[in-house]
Amino acid sequence: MNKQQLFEQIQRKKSFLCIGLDPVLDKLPKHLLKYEDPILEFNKQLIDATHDLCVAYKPNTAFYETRGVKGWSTLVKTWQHFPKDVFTIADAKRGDIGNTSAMYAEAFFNEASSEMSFDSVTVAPYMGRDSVSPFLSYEDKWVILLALTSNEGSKDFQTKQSDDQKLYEQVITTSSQWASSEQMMYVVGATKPEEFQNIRRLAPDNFLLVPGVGAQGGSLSAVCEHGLNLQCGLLVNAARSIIYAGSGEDFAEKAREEALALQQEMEQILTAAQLI
Ligand SMILES: O=C(O)c1cc(=O)[nH]c(=O)n1[C@@H]1O[C@H](COP(=O)(O)O)[C@@H](O)[C@H]1O
Repeated sequence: MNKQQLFEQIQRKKSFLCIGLDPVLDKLPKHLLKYEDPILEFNKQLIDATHDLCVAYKPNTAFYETRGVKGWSTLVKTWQHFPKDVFTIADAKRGDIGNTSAMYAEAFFNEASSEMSFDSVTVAPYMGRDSVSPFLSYEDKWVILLALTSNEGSKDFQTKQSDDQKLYEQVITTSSQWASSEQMMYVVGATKPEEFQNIRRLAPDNFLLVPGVGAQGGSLSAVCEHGLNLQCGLLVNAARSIIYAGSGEDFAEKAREEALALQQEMEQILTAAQLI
């Protein structure tokens, strides 16, 4: 999916919500345990109940890898269940020497090889240009590069100053030369709203993937104050607050209610910004 198609989907659905599919077997509603693949059933029902309210889904691969071969198969089948109009993010935080990154890129982008073809993958910038460029060789596929993450430990390296710039600022400035805003997004945590003005100065046109609303306490309105751009430019992710909104047979309805509340807030924000 290209940038214009993503923006059109945002306008059509009046939403820039990304739902994180991070399922843990122990937290699933008990009635799903009778299914052969309870996590797949959980994901399918969540997707069916929410896909008109969100523009993206982001399964974090850790939640699948932890279950070995079975988990990977659940990830493939979950990908197969995504409606064609949604933007899909493999949250795998990959990046390695070039020939290894090329294998990671195939794993997430090349359906003939891996039975999955996500629109994007999250990538760590630490190993530099040649570790990121293999992901950029696929048309209409995206790299979502970690810039300023939502966690406490982001202070350990990302906000450290060197050569008059914080490390995350250098990540954005340097990587902007590797790909245009048609192929490069940045991860910026919702827990750091005070940094969005600065980030928009460095990356005015890029989409930002913003995790950290909901369970991590980030505020949607604070993110949007400086985060929006002329094509919205934001994909705001929530996982636990939506997928575990209910724990009974009505879990998908409860998830829908939670997603609807966020979508309605987003619609107001998009209207006020005259983007819809
Ligand atoms: O890359 C990410 O998606 C990510 C980056 C970041 O800085 N913080 C962050 O929470 N995430 C991911 O976003 C999701 C957040 O989930 P919830 O806190 O449950 O909404 C998890 O899959 C995290 O791994």
